[in-house]
Amino acid sequence: SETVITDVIIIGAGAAGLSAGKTLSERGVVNFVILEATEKIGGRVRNANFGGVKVELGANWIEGVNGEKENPVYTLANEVNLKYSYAFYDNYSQNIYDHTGYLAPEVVAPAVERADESFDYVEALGTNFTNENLDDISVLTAQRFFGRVPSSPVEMAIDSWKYDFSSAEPPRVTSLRNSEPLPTDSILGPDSYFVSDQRGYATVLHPLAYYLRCDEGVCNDPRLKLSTVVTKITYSTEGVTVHTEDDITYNGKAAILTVSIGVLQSDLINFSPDLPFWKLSAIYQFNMAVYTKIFLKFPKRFWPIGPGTEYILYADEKRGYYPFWQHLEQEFPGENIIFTTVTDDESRRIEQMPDNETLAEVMLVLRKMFGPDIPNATDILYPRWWQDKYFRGTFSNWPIGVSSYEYKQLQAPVGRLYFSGEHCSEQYNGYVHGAIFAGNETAHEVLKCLYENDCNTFIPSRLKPSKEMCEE
Ligand SMILES: Cc1cc2nc3c(=O)[nH]c(=O)nc-3n(C[C@H](O)[C@H](O)[C@H](O)COP(=O)(O)OP(=O)(O)OC[C@H]3O[C@@H](n4cnc5c(N)ncnc54)[C@H](O)[C@@H]3O)c2cc1C
Repeated sequence: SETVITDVIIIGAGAAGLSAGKTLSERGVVNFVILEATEKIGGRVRNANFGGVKVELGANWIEGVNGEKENPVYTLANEVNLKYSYAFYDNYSQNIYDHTGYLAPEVVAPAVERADESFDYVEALGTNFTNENLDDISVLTAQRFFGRVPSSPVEMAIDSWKYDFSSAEPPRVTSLRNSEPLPTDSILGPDSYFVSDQRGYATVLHPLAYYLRCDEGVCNDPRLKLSTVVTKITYSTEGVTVHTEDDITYNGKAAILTVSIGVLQSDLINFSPDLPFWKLSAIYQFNMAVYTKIFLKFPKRFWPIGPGTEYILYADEKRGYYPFWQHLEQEFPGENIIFTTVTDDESRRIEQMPDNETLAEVMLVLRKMFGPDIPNATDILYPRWWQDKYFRGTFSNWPIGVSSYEYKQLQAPVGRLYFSGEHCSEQYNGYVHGAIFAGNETAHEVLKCLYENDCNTFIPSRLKPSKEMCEE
């Protein structure tokens, strides 16, 4: 078996790994490799052909725009002239359906009004909890403080639109302190753009990966090793040895591991020595959520079009049953493509079903919404991120119970093995921009360690933070 000697081994060519490589390159470190399990760069930013166009199976929105700090994804998007459109989320109350069909705005108005009050209250309470440094509670607990927990189908649909549609987990699970307000909205900005560029959302990552000399996503730099699966990582304070499925050994002074938290929770990679208990505990406590877009193509359109009609809610007795719908008439006129999004346990259930069974369920829902006479879909496509051993879900969600101290444990290196990826961005976990920020920050830490002898040696003396630590 072959052995390769290098300075830094980056594992994963998603947004975080590519961003880490950029920072190293800018600092003059050129002796590194990027090991990527799949056959292309981009990771969870990936598109596919569907019904005559290309649709995004992973990240789709540039979230957090027009705020006090610029979102790097937005900057990159404009650099490559990415095609995107404003996401008009606020008009949802005009587009709510249930099993009887369309619900007039005046019918849903009381539920919408009450929900808006609740959202404001929950966000204000979250701000208070942070300011007063109170023990974390879930978003659901905050709703109980407000005095009303959504219970009717319409209330539940609005509730899941507000929470599950972005975090992919219900309010019962999600940390109040770390999600209300969400730094992506409060710092980067309240606006979002929906990407429909036919070159793919991943085009934003190309300027990040300039050092790999890519052309339309095909990279010619020998430091990038595609279809290379890391199976074993041996680490110490001296360096890191990485072993791959094709039996090549990479010896580095340091490594940056950017695989998803879902992969870290699985047994895909074997660590030697075993990761310490505090590290495993932090990894196991954080959540990998699942979010599934199901694309459908029809012989003709039967949904309303025009400004403000894009985002549609379906209110079912079962919370989370095909609740979100979005038509793509503006992006792909005349293509008759619509998609529905499910999350969490519904995603896990549907991932295990064959396409035709899912399609049958979806058609029943659509016939309740739009009437029995609509045509059958001619095509269906959805990714199975949770079953994919290189991802094990779609993005991290901050669960109640993980404090800032535990988060530091999640980010902390063990020996010269550094951890990065979207789940390591304390403010922006779960997003493409979070991955970009995290990759950059981790690369800076590695540089400090290798070239300034200033290594982060995180040695927790206990599993619970001390009083001093909390104050700090
Ligand atoms: C369905 C979906 C919708 C999303 N929507 C949005 C959105 O609208 N807006 C937004 O900002 N974000 C969104 N996200 C989140 C965003 O895509 C991610 O946060 C971000 O792309 C993660 O980048 P990363 O580099 O941290 O991880 P990844 O992209 O997962 O990169 C890690 C890489 O490691 C590789 N890998 C795994 N195991 C191994 C191994 N053993 N050996 C070698 N390589 C390995 C993987 O193949 C992968 O390429 C979405 C994600 C999904 C899946």
